[in-house]
Amino acid sequence: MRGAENEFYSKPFVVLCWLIAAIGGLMFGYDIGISGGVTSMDDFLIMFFPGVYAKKKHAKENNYCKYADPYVQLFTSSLYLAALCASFIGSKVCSKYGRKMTMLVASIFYLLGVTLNAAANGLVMLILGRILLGVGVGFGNEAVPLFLSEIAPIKIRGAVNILFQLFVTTGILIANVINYVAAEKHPWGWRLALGLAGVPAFMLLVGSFVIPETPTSLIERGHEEKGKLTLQKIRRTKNVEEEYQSILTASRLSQETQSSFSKLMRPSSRPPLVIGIMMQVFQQFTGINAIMFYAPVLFQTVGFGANAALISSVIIGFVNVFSTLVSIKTVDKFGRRALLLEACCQMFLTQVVVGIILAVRLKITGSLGHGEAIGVVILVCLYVMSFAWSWGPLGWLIPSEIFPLEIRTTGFAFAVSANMLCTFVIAQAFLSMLCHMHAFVFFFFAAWIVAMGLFVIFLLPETKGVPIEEMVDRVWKQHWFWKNYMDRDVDADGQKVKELEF
Ligand SMILES: OC[C@H]1O[C@](O)(CO)[C@@H](O)[C@@H]1O
Repeated sequence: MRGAENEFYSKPFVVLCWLIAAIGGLMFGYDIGISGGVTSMDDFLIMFFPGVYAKKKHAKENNYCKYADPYVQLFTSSLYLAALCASFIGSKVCSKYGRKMTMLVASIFYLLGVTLNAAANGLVMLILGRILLGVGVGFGNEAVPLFLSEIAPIKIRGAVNILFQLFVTTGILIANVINYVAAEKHPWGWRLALGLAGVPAFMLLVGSFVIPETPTSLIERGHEEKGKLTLQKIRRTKNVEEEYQSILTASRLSQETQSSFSKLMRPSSRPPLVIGIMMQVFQQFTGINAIMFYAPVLFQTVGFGANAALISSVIIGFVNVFSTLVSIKTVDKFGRRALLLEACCQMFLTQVVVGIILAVRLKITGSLGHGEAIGVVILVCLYVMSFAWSWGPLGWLIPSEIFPLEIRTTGFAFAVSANMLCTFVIAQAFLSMLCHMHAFVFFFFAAWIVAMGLFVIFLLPETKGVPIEEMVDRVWKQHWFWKNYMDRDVDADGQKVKELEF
């Protein structure tokens, strides 16, 4: 139940607010999961991509190139391009009007996009719908992870933030199941699959009226009293002075006249900026979306029947959701680095073995035997499992907790857009890569995994349990490499910038 002005929120209401915000993740995940299944439905291909349909009918089962069509790829990837641009506008809305308002705007774009998609009668309408959905993703993915990290109690900040990725994976799974059912409904199954995204979009719309604004955003925008009151309500205690003061200090720093972009370009902003961007670039170059977008297509390509391919991607979807739960349980206990490094080992091994099996077997016999096919699905599950408890959620968590308030929304927009850009590149390129590199595409991603392991070992500090407002002193200034950037800020006259004291 919601409390009156000076009462605390009930525990279930606080948790409900986390869940409502995380619906933004569900929308994102649904959009990710739906495109692969829809593009393997014949009715959909006949209507929008007749050329691809003809190629598919005449191609051999293991032809790596049968889906490599730029327009099919554009259907999947246009969403990410739109999201890439929208996240910067989203960051402005987020700092000027708050996280809650940004989520509301996201839900409106989502609803518009879903309507166009489900009603599409031509390629233009279809792509336009995907672009509107992309704008929703840009706004939603900017606001939701920040909302969750700011509203969460420090001790469980990691776990609360990971609700976003948990809902992303749930959205992907629901989309896979719906694709499986909708594929049987001729000729309108694809409309059902695309249109059902309206359900979470509507829930987010209603929910964004229910949740409170984060105390940080309220204080940052000058509503200090209201911010303190909200902090007391969500922490369910009057005793919030310490946290309130640290947000207030951070907010006063952010009131300096320099634009947040100039502040982001200062040397002292470099550590979070580089890490925020690289976490997202690496998350995508694990190759996860090669699996997520194209699992049914990929499995058909290596010789699974259409049904077996869809079922395998549903199995992968379950593994993805349940392994994300592992991360919720462990991230605030074992820390971020341990999860990331373990996953690098597991992902590297599974990618290499899948690559070897496909390279050897498809060359010799042209398709996989029954046992080998099951083996490949198991290996892909092991790969997805480790991604899901590491780079998946931490790609969002770490960027949302490392930026000081004064550059938080702008810095986070760079991280979101890096994710969108790389997702776009992989969505656009993967089928062509598969067509040209064949099974070697798995070795390409394995090489990236080595690079990201080294990055974690040398450049990624542990942020578990550190209050967001204390990252500078407790993390960056203590790190062997990043500390070199912390004392080098100069103002326009070349004078060293002094830290403000309160
Ligand atoms: O669970 C996998 C999904 O998670 C993401 O990396 C987002 O965090 C998506 O790009 C991917 O499809």
